[in-house]
Amino acid sequence: MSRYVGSIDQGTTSTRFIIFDRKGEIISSDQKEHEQLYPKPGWVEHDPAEIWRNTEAVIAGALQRKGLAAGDLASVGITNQRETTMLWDRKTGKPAHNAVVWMDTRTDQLVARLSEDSGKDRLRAKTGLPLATYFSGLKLRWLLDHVPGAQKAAEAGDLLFGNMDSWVVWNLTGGTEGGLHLTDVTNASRTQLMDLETLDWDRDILNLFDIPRACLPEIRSSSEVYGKARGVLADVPVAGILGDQQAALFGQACLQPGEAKNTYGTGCFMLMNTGEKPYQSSHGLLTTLGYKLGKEKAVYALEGSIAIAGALVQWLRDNLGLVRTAPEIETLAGTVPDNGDVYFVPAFSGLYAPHWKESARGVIAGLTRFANKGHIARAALEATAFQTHEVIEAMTKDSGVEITELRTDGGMVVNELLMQFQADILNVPVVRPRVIETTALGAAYAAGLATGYWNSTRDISDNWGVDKRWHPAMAQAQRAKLLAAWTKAVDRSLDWAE
Ligand SMILES: Nc1ncnc2c1ncn2[C@@H]1O[C@H](COP(=O)(O)OP(=O)(O)O)[C@@H](O)[C@H]1O
Ligand SMILES: O=P(O)(O)OC[C@H](O)CO
Repeated sequence: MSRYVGSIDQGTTSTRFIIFDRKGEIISSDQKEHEQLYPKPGWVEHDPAEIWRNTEAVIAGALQRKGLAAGDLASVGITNQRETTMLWDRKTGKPAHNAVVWMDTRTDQLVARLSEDSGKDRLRAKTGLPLATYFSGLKLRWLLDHVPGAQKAAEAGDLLFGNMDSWVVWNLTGGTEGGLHLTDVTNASRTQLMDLETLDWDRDILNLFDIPRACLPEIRSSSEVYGKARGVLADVPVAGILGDQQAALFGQACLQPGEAKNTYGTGCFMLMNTGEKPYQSSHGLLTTLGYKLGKEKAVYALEGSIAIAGALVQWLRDNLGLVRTAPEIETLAGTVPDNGDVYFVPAFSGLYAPHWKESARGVIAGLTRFANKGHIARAALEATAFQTHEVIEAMTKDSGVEITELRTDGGMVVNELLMQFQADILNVPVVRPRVIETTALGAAYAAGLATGYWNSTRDISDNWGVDKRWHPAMAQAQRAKLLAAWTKAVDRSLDWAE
């Protein structure tokens, strides 16, 4: 029997391949960053060909590192940055355009037009999502409008639409030579084209957006054998697909209603398992698919999405040169004892949950001659914690569940200063699990459950363990003062763009 399970984690910043054992421990991994392209203010693109090259390279790299071969893997799972949208040519395998990344705001006029008569929530009941630049349906509309001949080719099924999961699976299973064109329910739920209850593309919304069904992938469960890989993973069953935030929910063993996790990556995403019924938010959260294991009933989640978290650290590094590496932000922030009354609202793509304001833009508020780069670094880290506080407040109002401890993961959770501040501002303990690559682990679990490598979700709960816990240590008056100032800063960011 094969000894391990592999997981492809195609994130916003980088692509990883991670190999896990039965205990959920990492045996080997490899990672490659890809280029972020900013053609215009508000636009963010990725080169899909580069992403597929990186995917192949990291698979080979992780196998080589431990002298492993495809035959050592029982199955492979895929997890991905969600909503990032692409179209490619079925016959040549060439992308018709760069991928339009989830945080891109180019569809803001489409959003405004569609919201004009019936408001932003007109599709909420069916899709769980407000009209926003975030989701892939309107990004696909934009591509069909702007790539010459795309609408006709999509109608003929010659151009294929996909989020990154579909692109990776299609290439992994043979590409132009019989590659599978499919997606899973979690990714499909982020297109704003799928009905949350029927788990099928919705005819009325396809008509409203004028999207041809012929270009859409088949929607499958998150855990089943879809087919076999070719190339470097030849013959390994491809058996799990989950959007990255849902994969983290699964990998963090949030398997019971009321259990939640918060993932701190490029953006920051809190998801709470709400069980087998979609639960509509009235406080600015999203209703989304959590996971669906084979023929079992779908499990739903409430989500608070924050567009800019680690991306702000990247921005300070790449656009301002304030630090040379992301971890240096902690050292710089540690040169000052507090934020010096500086607040940084990173509304680079507008504000997502719970505000959903396309027209917000980034502001640094509270500057005086006293402020230095340490304060800016600190304000940048604190921004993620303040935004998480807003999301948790909304989550509690919606679900009635008081979070008593926050499970965290993602690239930023190595940052101790952030984790302590997060515990302080939430006034609940913050927990980091032993394996922080829970996104990749979640997709590995989905793939391993489908092929009998793991027996049941009990194995997931048994494997979960704590690495570190941060306890709140801030006085209530101080917390209240900081939160009030943050709210004022958020107000300053609103309605900036026309
Ligand atoms: N020590 C650190 N402190 C703060 N942010 C960090 C640190 N290390 C990495 N990051 C941020 O974490 C993000 C990468 O996290 P990751 O989970 O790999 O992201 P993704 O899945 O979105 O590609 C980057 O935006 C980076 O700026
Ligand atoms: O790549 P991440 O971890 O920032 O996740 C991106 C999200 O899936 C966007 O919805």
